[in-house]
Parts: sequence; C-alpha cells; structure tokens
Amino acid sequence: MAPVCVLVGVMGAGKTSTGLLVASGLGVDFRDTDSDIEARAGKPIPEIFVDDGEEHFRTLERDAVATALASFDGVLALGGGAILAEENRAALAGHRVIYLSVELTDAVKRVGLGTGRPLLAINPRATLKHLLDQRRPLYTEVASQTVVTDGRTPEQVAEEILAGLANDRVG
Ligand SMILES: Nc1ncnc2c1ncn2[C@@H]1O[C@H](COP(=O)(O)OP(=O)(O)O)[C@@H](O)[C@H]1O
Ligand SMILES: O=C(O)C1=C[C@@H](OP(=O)(O)O)[C@@H](O)[C@H](O)C1
Ligand SMILES: [Mg+2]
Repeated sequence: MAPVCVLVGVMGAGKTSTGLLVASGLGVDFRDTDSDIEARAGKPIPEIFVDDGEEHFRTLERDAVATALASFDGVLALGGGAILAEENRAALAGHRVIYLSVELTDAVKRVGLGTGRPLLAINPRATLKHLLDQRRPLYTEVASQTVVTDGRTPEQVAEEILAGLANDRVG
C-alpha cells in the first residue's frame, strides 16, 4: 500500500488545502501528518512545541511519516519540515512526491501572522526566507514533479496535479 501522491513544500505552499482538493477530485481519502501528530499528542502543534519542544515534535513527525507511507493509500500532505530528516527523505524514495513550490512573497501572504505555525511566531518573513533557502534543495531532491503555485489558486494547482495523475494512468 502506498499513497497516490505525497505533497511536500514549505509552510504556505498549500499542501493541506491543495491536497484536500486533489483527494476530493480523485475520490480518495486525504491525510496530513500534522493532524496525525496532533491526534497522537492530544494537543495542537503550537502546544507540542511549547510543552515538549521541537525535537519531540520531529520524533512524532518521523513516526507519522513512516506510518502513513506504509499504510495509507490516498493523498498525503507532509508538514514543511518533514523533509529535514534524512530518514524521511529516504522513506520517500519510490513514492510519487509532488513539490509545491512557492516563493517568499506569496508564502508570506498566505501564512499571514503565522498563527498555528510556531516557527513563524517571530518575524515570519525573515524566518520563511531562511527556511526556503535551506529547504528548497531538499524538496527538489525528493520530488518526482514540481508544481509552481505562485499567483495561482489552490483549485488551479489541484487541476494541474490531477491532470498529471490522469496522464500517467493513460500513458
Ligand atoms: N495556491 C494558493 N493561492 C492562494 N492561497 C493559498 C494557496 N494555497 C494555499 N493558500 C492559503 O494559504 C494558507 C496556507 O495554506 P496551507 O494549505 O495550510 O499550506 P501548507 O499546508 O503548505 O502550509 C491557507 O490560508 C490557504 O487557504
Ligand atoms: O516547516 C515546518 O517546520 C513546520 C510546518 C508545519 O506544517 P505546514 O508546512 O503544513 O504549515 C508544521 O508541521 C509545523 O508547524 C512545522
Ligand atoms: Mg499543512
């Protein structure tokens, strides 16, 4: 069993919102490792960061990624930082990984004040710039396809992904 596709990209790329649309377009389930982590911890992500620290969050995230890749067959969205762990990058090999790319201007607009994203609680623009610079090569490394999302709606991005998936099934 393997996910139909796995969405990766920085915070604000649209993994969660676009992933839901792709899953609905395909008539399959949607899953987000952030929600799995919150369910397991019994609290929202900002509280996990405050109470237990980022390291603990990353441990829960590695478990969530491994479990979902092994047991879920719908559309899967990862948290933006899942890519940092070598273990997660290795686990993604052989999966259809779609990198939703977004540049700083649009990412900043989309995350707003960073509510719900503890890493963006202070100076979201500068933090996002740093994270984009650090992570872009890692997203590219694991991706089988890159979809540019700047200036496009989640519906337009989902359309492109759905067209690519349909094309692969025919071809
Ligand atoms: N392509 C897009 N264009 C405009 N806004 C978007 C787009 N994709 C997502 N958004 C908005 O940006 C915010 C973050 O999207 P989300 O799906 O949570 O991103 P991610 O899961 O990648 O962090 C949400 O408010 C969402 O509605
Ligand atoms: O980039 C990151 O390190 C994070 C991204 C978030 O998910 P989204 O990318 O879905 O916002 C969430 O996992 C957590 O706040 C940490
Ligand atoms: Mg998300």
